[in-house]
Amino acid sequence: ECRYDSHFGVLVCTLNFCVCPAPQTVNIHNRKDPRNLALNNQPSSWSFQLDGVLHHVSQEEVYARVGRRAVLGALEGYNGTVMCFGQTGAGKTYTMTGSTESYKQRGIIPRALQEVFQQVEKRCEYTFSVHLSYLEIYNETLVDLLSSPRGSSDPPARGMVVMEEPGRGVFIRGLTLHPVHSEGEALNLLFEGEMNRIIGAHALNKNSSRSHCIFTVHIESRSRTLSDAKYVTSKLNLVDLAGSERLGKTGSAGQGLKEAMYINKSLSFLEQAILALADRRRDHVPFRQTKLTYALKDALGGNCNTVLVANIYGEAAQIEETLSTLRFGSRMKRVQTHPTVNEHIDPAQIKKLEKEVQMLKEELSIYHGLAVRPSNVYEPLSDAQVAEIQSQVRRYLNGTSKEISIISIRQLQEVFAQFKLATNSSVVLSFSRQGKKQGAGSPVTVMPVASASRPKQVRIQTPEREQEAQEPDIQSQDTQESPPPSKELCCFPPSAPPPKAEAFEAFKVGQGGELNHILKENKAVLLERHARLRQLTEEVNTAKRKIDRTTAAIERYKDKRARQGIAKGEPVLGEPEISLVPHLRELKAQYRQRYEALRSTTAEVNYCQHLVDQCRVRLLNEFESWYKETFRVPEEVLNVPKPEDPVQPGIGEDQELFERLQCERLGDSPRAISFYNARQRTQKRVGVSFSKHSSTLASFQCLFRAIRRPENDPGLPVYLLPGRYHTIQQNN
Ligand SMILES: Nc1ncnc2c1ncn2[C@@H]1O[C@H](COP(=O)(O)OP(=O)(O)OP(=O)(O)O)[C@@H](O)[C@H]1O
Repeated sequence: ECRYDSHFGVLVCTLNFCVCPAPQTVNIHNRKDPRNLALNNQPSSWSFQLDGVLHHVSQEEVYARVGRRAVLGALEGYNGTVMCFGQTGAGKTYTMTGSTESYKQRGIIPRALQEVFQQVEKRCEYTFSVHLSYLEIYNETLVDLLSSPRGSSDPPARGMVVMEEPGRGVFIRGLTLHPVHSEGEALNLLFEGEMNRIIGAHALNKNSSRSHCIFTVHIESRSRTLSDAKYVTSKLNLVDLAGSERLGKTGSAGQGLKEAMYINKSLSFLEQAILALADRRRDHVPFRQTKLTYALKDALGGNCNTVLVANIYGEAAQIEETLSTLRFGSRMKRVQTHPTVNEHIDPAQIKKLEKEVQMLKEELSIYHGLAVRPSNVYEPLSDAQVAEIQSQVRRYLNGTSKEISIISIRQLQEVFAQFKLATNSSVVLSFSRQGKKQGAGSPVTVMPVASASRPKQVRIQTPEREQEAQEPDIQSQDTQESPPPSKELCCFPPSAPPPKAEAFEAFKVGQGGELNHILKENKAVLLERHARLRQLTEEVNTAKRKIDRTTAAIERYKDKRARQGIAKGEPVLGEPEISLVPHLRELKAQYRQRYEALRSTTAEVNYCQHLVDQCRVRLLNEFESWYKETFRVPEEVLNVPKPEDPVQPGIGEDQELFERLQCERLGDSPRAISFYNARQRTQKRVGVSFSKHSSTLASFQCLFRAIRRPENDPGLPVYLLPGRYHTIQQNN
């Protein structure tokens, strides 16, 4: 069980700290310059008490001390927020996302996703639905990092608004929520969002986040055992704030300067809101001054477990910023939050349950009515009754009767038994009609036992036992209770069942025919989409090469003109360049259009692959049950077909083999597979390796370098370009 403090947890995360601090205290001592003899009454020592100091600790420990409680709370219905705050370059993104290059150095978000899905697997008494969203606040604009189609030149969807509703709290209208069912899917989305983040370089950090980012895991859980009218929801916000920066130190200019001003302004509003929250006498908290504080309103002063990580530098040169971060942390510790479980009642479910109760009451009253005829209802069925049920089932199956009258559970069980026998006998008959040899050459026949009293037992006999089978079943005539079917009679000896490969072939044309047909159709569609994908890839690459050639031609003209010198009054672009510009525009439009088609075909391929996989697994599972049922093979001789069995049909075995090898390679840490798979998929899409933000401009540049290879070098096909086309155009 989780217990939550109602005040903020504030931990400090140190980077380059040289003095080892006490477990919960950060002591800072500023050595006075002995050469400066002027009288200086400024304090030179400070001490800050926080909830913990994370100094020289692994990412795993950071997650355990900062993130785990919030994640476990979220699974129980408490909102949770983990937020990194601090000076630019102090390690906020490293703490929150970590390195995408190394599984060991992954940060709080990937670890939280892993924990969520591990817990979902463990807590089988609940059903969970998990959705993800990724919000960026850039220069006071809300951006959905997971909504803009990749490769589209359109700016991401705008018009999102921070809203507040009673009972729902604060939410972002227009922000897309993506359902996820596994850690792998969630990591794919995380990496995709990371690729869309805006970053820039300055003196203190070459990959500086220029925006605030809120990655949210929305969880809904319902009990499987208790009433499903009640359910709990929670939001887990994982916040990577942009770093505060002194413009003098970072040397930001132009766009970077504008971004820094927005960042500093929103962080100062955040501090104001915290000051107001920490002061009990204040009854107004200015949450709405900026989108950041409004979006985090619940996390800051409402229904939420919140942990702040204050990231600090340990260098003397950064002492002012370090002090300011620690002061902010100390203030934050005084803020009270009120975490409660977000429990909801589903009115539609209540109606449904009321209906169910009504039906059950009616059913019960029927049982009460029937209870006055006890001998008929509760005694084992007589032969005559069994024969009557058998005949009713037969009439029902051949269509001469539309209903079977049932007045007791025993009758109901007998009806089901009759159906089962009817189904089994037809399946086995159809199988043996195909003339397949069974086991060690003994033909299998299916014989209904010639017993008046228990004609329902279908027995599968070897020839030696045929005679015996035709004799009346004396024992069953004598007793009312049906004896358990003798093992010898109704099971094959372990060696007798037909080989699975043969049985599977028969199953595919018989019982599993429809499913097999669907599988074949799905595979055909998949192959067709693969072919289209290859063609589109070729077209996209051709379009890109043409763009590169035209751009290069324009550049050459420009250079030439620059070398010749432009006379005053002469236009900057010459005639040839002017004619090439609309051509280039047209090529880019073509490129985008092909690219869009490529993107949607990729999605279709993934989807079709998923269908094929699902279908294949279903076919094998159904075959397995059918085989077990039909031949009554004892469990110990069952040789369950594995995905790697030769009967496994399908496409993409190479990929599966590759993934298996990868599993083996990662044997010591099997959970790493989802992480590397998601990374591999994202890398595959962009065609390059990516570091920290995955989406850094460096990645774009690498990508473009990959695209701009010489024409005679076939290279790798370029499948996808990341998020913001305008960024790409800048580089172009
Ligand atoms: N604990 C750490 N161990 C190793 N490297 C670290 C650690 N913390 C940060 N770094 C490295 O320091 C650099 C800056 O870190 P990071 O980008 O996370 O800072 P930030 O606070 O997010 O900066 P900004 O606010 O500018 O985005 C990165 O190269 C990162 O990998």
